[in-house]
Amino acid sequence: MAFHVDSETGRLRRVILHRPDLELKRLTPSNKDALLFDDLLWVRRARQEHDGFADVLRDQGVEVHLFGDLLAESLEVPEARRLVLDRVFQEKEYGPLATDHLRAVFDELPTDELVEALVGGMTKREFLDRHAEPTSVRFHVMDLDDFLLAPLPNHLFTRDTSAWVYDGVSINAMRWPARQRETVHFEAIYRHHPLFTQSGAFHVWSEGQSAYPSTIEGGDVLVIGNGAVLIGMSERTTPQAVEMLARGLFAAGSAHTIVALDMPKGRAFMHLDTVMTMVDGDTFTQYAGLGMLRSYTIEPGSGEHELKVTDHPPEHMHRAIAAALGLDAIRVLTATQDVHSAEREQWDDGCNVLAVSPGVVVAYDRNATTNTFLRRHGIEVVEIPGGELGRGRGGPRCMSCPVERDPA
Ligand SMILES: NC(=[NH2+])NCCC[C@H](N)C(=O)O
Repeated sequence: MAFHVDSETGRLRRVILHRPDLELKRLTPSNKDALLFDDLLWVRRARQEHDGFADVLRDQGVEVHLFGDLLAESLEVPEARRLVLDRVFQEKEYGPLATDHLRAVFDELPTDELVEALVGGMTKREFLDRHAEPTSVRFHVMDLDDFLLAPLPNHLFTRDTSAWVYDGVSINAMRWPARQRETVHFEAIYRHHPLFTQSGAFHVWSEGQSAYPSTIEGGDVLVIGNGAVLIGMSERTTPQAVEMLARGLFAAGSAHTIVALDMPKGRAFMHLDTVMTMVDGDTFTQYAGLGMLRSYTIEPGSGEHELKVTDHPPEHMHRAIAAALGLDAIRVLTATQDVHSAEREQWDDGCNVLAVSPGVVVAYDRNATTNTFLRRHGIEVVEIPGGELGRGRGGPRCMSCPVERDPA
């Protein structure tokens, strides 16, 4: 059976989550900003919250695949191991003197230790505890507690690194260095894990980090249904990546419309799903402070490789989305609250809900005003605690990568 995601709110069947571990313990006041976190997490509590999130999804009938298991099982396949090690251990990163030595050492590691190092990182000291020091300037100049392999704490946000759009997956080129090594792990999984190699064929819309600087992140990609996709052109997702995705989707006949929004470029609005997500087949929850944005409707052009682009002024944003869905109008739910409370709830991922079926969403419990407002409008809100998890600036939608979902 092939993987596909046909909507944002149809019955969610399978999802990839990442149970956080060592990589979160690596966060410190001095490295958190570069690692795209706003605070340090109480890791044990964060893991409990995450286990609770996974259980809520299982209770809703969703099959949960854990990224760490998928990566470990993939790395048992020699081609996958080669793909990852070749990409991680390059001379331009480790220099001509250390690269081969390091690659050989990591290739010898048992798979669980390799996964721990790839995701949780490894310091020079940890390396030297077990292995000989290579004769290398690159290696010698490092302090003992410097990271030989940087940790990847944002693997928690499985939404972003790859994104299923109808009957294919975009393996994304990531915008910031802190997340760029995540991509090859998903390349290894989608190309070599038996779950995916033994499923029916699927398209690959984008081929990984080599597309940089044509970056696109899954938090900006909403598969709104009806052969349409809504994409935020944010700080992270570029117009050229949107055009390339359009070309691929249209050539395969997998979609026929993309609506691209011109987002404000900044951390608070880092991805479209931090300000707007879908809660039902025609209903969105939207942050009050987002306002209306310029949008572009992209459709197949007359020639094979051509695209037709229609510009819309900001006031037509919702109309453009409705048209792509084949509807007269969409319903947009924005809780009534003062601007300061609204800004706080947006920061705490109040808009970042994950639908498990039409009209049923998982949300952080702290965003009481937004959750109550959604309930008053007929949406069932399943709350999860996220006091620790939320410090990474991501909610239930960010922390999940649907790989199988029905139409709405
Ligand atoms: N889909 C999302 N909104 N993801 C949020 C990702 C948060 C993460 N710390 C980052 O900056 O990359």
